[in-house]
Amino acid sequence: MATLNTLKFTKMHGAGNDFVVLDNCAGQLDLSPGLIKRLADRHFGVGADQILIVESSDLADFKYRIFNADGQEVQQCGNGARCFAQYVFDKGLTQKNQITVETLAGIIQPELIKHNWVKVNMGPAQLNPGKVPFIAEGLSSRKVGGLTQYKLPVDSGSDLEELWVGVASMGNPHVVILLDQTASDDLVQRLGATLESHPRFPERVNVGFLHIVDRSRVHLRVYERGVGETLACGTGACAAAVVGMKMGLIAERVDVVKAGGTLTIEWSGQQDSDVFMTGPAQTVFEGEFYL
Ligand SMILES: N[C@@H](CCC[C@H](N)C(=O)O)C(=O)O
Repeated sequence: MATLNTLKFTKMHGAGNDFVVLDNCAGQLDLSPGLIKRLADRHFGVGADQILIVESSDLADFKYRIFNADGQEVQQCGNGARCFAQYVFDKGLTQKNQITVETLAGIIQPELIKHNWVKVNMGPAQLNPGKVPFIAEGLSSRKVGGLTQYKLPVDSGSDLEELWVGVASMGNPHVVILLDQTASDDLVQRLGATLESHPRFPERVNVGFLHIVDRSRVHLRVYERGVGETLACGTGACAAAVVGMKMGLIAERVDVVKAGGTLTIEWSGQQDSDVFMTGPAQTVFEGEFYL
């Protein structure tokens, strides 16, 4: 009788942003985009926003690879970084509470504060449009506090709108739209899908809809590149907080409330200073996937 090939996985989530985590420290997994998409599929697979891969590193304690549900490898994932740290600790792959992790966007440093609660030094934010990357040439711009906003023409079906946007990179690209109320489902779907593939963002973009409640509390919805709207986006929370802080509208420590939970973001406001994100990291179940 033929034996079935299986792949051991752990299902985790950080504030409802959910992941399939795979251990590839032995380097034997064949991570084709097809397999990634099958794992992420919510009907025919396990179901996840991202697939996270644990690998060994020459530069840091571990290497962390991230794939969106559409199969594309990306540079950074904040909620995933907290789950990554909880995973390597739970699996006994490290005894350390604080680890260094190599990503495509550089080294990040997650720290287990207590069980299922992780703080991550995400490194600095980049506000230079070229670094996002965002093609700003020829667009009108204005200064709000210390932030440059750009007037972006957006063709979402029947209407041509012009939106003032902020852009930031947390290693991955983000655009942030400031609203005077929490974004509606219609707005997130309509503008999210259009902006994700806007020609001014050559690597596509994660789209954040930010509503500032007060200086220490904001609401955020994020339409993620390669996924669609998720219940939370860690790098989206960092990018939105940095944009709000740069505009002078929020404090150096802010609670970012999303549909799936709350993340605390801290940033001194100094250029090149690191952004810190704290929040939950939860294991849901483990299993074997039939290849
Ligand atoms: N969920 C993430 C971000 C994952 C990557 C993103 N969709 C991208 O394409 O850059 C987070 O918590 O940061």
